[in-house]
Amino acid sequence: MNSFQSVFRSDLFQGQTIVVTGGGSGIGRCTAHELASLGADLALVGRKIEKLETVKAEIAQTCGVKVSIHSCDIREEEKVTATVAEILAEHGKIDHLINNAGGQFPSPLSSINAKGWETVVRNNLTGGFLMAREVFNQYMVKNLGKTDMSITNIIADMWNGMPGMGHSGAARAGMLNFSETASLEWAPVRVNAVAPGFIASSGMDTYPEPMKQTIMQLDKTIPLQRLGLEAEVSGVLAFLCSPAASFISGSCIRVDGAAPNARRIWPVGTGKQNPVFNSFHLGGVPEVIQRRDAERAGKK
Ligand SMILES: CCCCCCCCC/C=C/C(=O)SCCNC(=O)CCNC(=O)[C@H](O)C(C)(C)COP(=O)(O)OP(=O)(O)OC[C@H]1O[C@@H](n2cnc3c(N)ncnc32)[C@H](O)[C@@H]1OP(=O)(O)O
Ligand SMILES: NC(=O)C1=CN([C@@H]2O[C@H](COP(=O)(O)OP(=O)(O)OC[C@H]3O[C@@H](n4cnc5c(N)ncnc54)[C@H](OP(=O)(O)O)[C@@H]3O)[C@@H](O)[C@H]2O)C=CC1
Repeated sequence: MNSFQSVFRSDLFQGQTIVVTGGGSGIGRCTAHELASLGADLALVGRKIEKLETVKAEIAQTCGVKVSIHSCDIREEEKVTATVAEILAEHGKIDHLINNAGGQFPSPLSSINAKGWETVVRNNLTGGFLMAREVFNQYMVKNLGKTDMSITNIIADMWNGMPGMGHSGAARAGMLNFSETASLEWAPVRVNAVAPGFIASSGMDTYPEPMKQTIMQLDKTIPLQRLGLEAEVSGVLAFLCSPAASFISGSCIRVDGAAPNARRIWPVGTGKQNPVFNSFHLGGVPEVIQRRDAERAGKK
């Protein structure tokens, strides 16, 4: 990568420090490149330090901003507290937090045990809360009104439920409500959520190949007829940190090509009886999508 071609002004975040969790891959990596190209100093947080080192080296080749990297599991309260203190010791300030780290394993609800449920809820709800609380308590609350500060929480486009993602969907719904309450309690810090739909990110590589192939074929069910790009999420994240969003707080911006507007109807049923699970595990196209495509073809 020679440089990131952002649509924003190249000095937009000059002199600002932005924390990006999950900055070592996918949407977080892309966001780190975009923000660095706009002059931001960065603190990248993730569990695997090698991934963060790679992104830091990539950015060093393209621009001269300061990048610090921090190995931290956002689910560990003491570690989060220490990491935010470490970031402040290195940068002296945190203008914006992008709570992007997260993920889950796909499973029917009936097969998730308490440990698995808690693992995913801690990853997608508790961890983001801990990061936000520490950034707010250790820095933002002491600097209210001096400068525009924001927290953006990545959730997911799982409105009305999503088979195989029940634990994650519950956590993301919680994160949305947390964002709404924090926008009240922590104003004038702006707190928003961003809900990506199906994004062809490197995160998809963590899924088994047949499931990945099935997800790639979902483009036909999305009104814009394609999956989203990492840069289409990072652009919105940059916008929310910018003065152009200075009156936006307590909101959720969907980045999903209008997928929920297509009123996708999931097949009901538990476990392997549900065609969604069959298709995701075996690599076929869900029946419901075949039916819709056939109906559409019939109308043409
Ligand atoms: C269908 C529709 C799809 C549709 C799919 C479409 C999705 C689109 C929207 C979302 C897209 C994305 O998020 S893309 C980003 C995707 N990236 C990721 O998900 C990567 C991040 N995921 C992870 O890091 C991990 O998988 C994570 C879930 C956090 C667990 O990591 P940990 O190392 O902390 O935990 P582990 O030690 O592995 O596991 C802890 C416990 O969790 C449970 N557990 C963990 N993995 C498990 C598994 N594969 N199957 C069952 N249970 C599991 C067990 O109880 C484990 O305990 P034991 O039994 O004792 O071991
Ligand atoms: N791609 C998509 O279609 C969608 C993605 N999302 C969400 O967007 C975010 C980014 O996903 P994406 O880029 O696609 O996938 P990735 O898997 O590439 O990104 C997730 C990042 O989060 C980090 N991470 C995960 N768990 C922890 C943890 N406990 N502590 C610290 N860091 C952690 C991972 O790094 P490491 O392993 O080093 O910790 C990784 O860099 C995630 O929250 C994802 O769920 C939401 C909707 C759709």
